[in-house]
Amino acid sequence: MTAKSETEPVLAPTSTAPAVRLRGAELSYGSRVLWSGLDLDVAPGEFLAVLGPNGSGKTSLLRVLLGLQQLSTGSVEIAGAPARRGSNRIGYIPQQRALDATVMVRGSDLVGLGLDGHHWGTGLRGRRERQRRVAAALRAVEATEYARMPLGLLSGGEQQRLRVAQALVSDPSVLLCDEPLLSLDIAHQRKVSRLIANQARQSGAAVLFVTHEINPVLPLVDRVLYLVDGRFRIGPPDEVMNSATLSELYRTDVEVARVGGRLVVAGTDDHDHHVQEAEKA
Ligand SMILES: Nc1ncnc2c1ncn2[C@@H]1O[C@H](COP(=O)(O)OP(=O)(O)OP(=O)(O)O)[C@@H](O)[C@H]1O
Repeated sequence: MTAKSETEPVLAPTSTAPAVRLRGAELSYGSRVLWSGLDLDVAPGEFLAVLGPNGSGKTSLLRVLLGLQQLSTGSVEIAGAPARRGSNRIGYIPQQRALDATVMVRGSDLVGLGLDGHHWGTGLRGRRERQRRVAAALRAVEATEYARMPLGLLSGGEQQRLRVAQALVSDPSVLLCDEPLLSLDIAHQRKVSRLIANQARQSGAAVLFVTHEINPVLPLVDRVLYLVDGRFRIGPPDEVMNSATLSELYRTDVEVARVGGRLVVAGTDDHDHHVQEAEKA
């Protein structure tokens, strides 16, 4: 052993690592390439919006980070270690699927599942800590009132708030959100957006936020990853969400305008509804 190595501090492998790192990443299903050559670092505290039309591979990207889907080529790391299933550093709000009315699991039990893999010791102390965290997460999404009811009897928006609580309960360092605002009313969209932003700004989580509608989170977004047909762009919203860049990505004329602080995108099937919304306003 050299004198240098004896005096150097031993750094944890995660201390300088980005929260998420992809290098030369490609994902293909058979001959279909969803994306390739993807190099991406997401820093702790960063809020990355992931956009693109249906089928462009947004959910598949989250599945890669969750260790549920293998890359075809390249590497993926979470806080300096290879992505793996069941990592308790990751909170995940999955794309919403309506639950059958026969699902009898209670909301509070669903939220508690977000703590699986976390150990605060066995016995009373560990159980109390678990209960305290679940109760705080339920309060944060205003779900305490119905947390003891079977999930199948709750409305879509109520179920969604419980999924958000489940993702946040473990204070994750990476938060993966797949269209988390769907089926929430405007007031709860704002509250949930704020909770997710707090996880980034206050707890230093890296947030990857898949969405078809950037406007509700536009003030929170640091960078955008925009996927179209195997092509992609990464950068601050103004660098990506402009007519030239989106026209190049979609290979057709796309108009992007700022209207009263909102982005209005026209010329893609994916975005034409934004124009209708702006016309209604
Ligand atoms: N295991 C799989 N085997 C083969 N094809 C798959 C598999 N998983 C996903 N796909 C295909 O990959 C494409 C990308 O799917 P993905 O769900 O990632 O898209 P997305 O961008 O999230 O779309 P959306 O906006 O509709 O949610 C889709 O065409 C899908 O059918």
